[in-house]
Amino acid sequence: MKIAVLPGDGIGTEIVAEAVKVLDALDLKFEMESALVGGAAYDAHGHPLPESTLKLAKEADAILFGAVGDWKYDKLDRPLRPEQAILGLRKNLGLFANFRPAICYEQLVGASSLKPELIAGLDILIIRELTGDIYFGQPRGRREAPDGEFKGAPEAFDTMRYSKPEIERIAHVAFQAARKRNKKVTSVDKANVLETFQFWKDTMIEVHAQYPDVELQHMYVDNAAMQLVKAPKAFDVVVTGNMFGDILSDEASMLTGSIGMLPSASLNSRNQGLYEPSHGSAPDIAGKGIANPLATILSAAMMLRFSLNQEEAAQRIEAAVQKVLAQGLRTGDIWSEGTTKVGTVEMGDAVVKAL
Ligand SMILES: NC(=O)C1=CN([C@@H]2O[C@H](COP(=O)(O)OP(=O)(O)OC[C@H]3O[C@@H](n4cnc5c(N)ncnc54)[C@H](O)[C@@H]3O)[C@@H](O)[C@H]2O)C=CC1
Ligand SMILES: CC(C)CC(=O)C(=O)O
Ligand SMILES: [Mg+2]
Repeated sequence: MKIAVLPGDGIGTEIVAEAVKVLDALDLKFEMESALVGGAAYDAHGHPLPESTLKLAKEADAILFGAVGDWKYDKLDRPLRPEQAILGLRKNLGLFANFRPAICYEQLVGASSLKPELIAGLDILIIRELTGDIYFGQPRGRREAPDGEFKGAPEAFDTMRYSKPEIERIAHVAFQAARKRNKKVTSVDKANVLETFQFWKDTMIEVHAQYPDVELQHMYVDNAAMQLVKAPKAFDVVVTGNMFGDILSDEASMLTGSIGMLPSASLNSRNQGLYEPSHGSAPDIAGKGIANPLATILSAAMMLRFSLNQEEAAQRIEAAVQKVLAQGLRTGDIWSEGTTKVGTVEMGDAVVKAL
């Protein structure tokens, strides 16, 4: 079994080092090979996703990814920007199903900006479609407005689109995931305005006919954003498109205490997966040794479970994370009065010790 390790930029290198340390401590005899990706790859090779990195990712059984991006690359042509590396990996590997579990650990109930009673015991699963929607739709670009009030003025445009098979396959993933949980799927759309999402909703209803044991609820995305902070425990599985899922999962991360706690798994139809924290490269704290590595460490646990058939090892990592939280250790993002503030490396060391 081979793991491609792609740390990327900013805090990516710091948090992936801790996850690798935890994997090494499990002594599972996996082969791990690292490669540059994102801005680091652009600096070294002139491209954010060099052929050699893509080849390694394709050949690996699983990919452990940090994060890409930095403000200094924001003026590059879009195809050369670091973010194209993660988008390119998702598209090239067909990683259409993104699992973002938002679990509020008992020890972190006080770390959230929400009232404890709203989030205590929270366990919801956001399933985000990851290879379609407006993030990939063509055409896109800049041009002179062809019509309307501002005809002739410079304008920019993107294309939101979903094909029926794309919606069907993510719907099956969501209903099947719900069957293993509390049997409720909330499909988040904007069917009241967007044709793409009326089609999404219609297709969800069609696929749902095959899952009569699962409850299907529909919710507009604006309401979903509100309900997530009003009554988050009313959700079980949330399924939505690429852009809405991107936004709602960052929102849901605060229900867990911090975005530094939200892991993710991005799977293709062969169960090959890319595992990364839901956050980005956090340039504002990069290099300071204060980033929370737990989302990445928990992503490594998801990797062991979903792609490497190592359920027991996955559970060992998850139990170790809970243990360090119970010991009162906290990085700055989840710190609260009466707990002990630690840095990135100390947190990783503590998880290794708690395994
Ligand atoms: N999958 C990826 O590689 C992603 C890359 N990005 C890129 O990351 C860069 C920064 O984007 P932002 O919008 O600032 O989002 P971000 O998620 O990197 O950071 C948002 C805020 O959360 C904090 N934060 C994030 N992760 C943390 C952690 N592990 N521990 C403690 N605090 C943490 C940051 O310090 C910052 O204040 C951009 O270039 C963006 O495009 C953003 C999201 C995902
Ligand atoms: C480059 C972005 C689409 C990455 C992101 O925000 C995410 O995956 O959550
Ligand atoms: Mg995001």
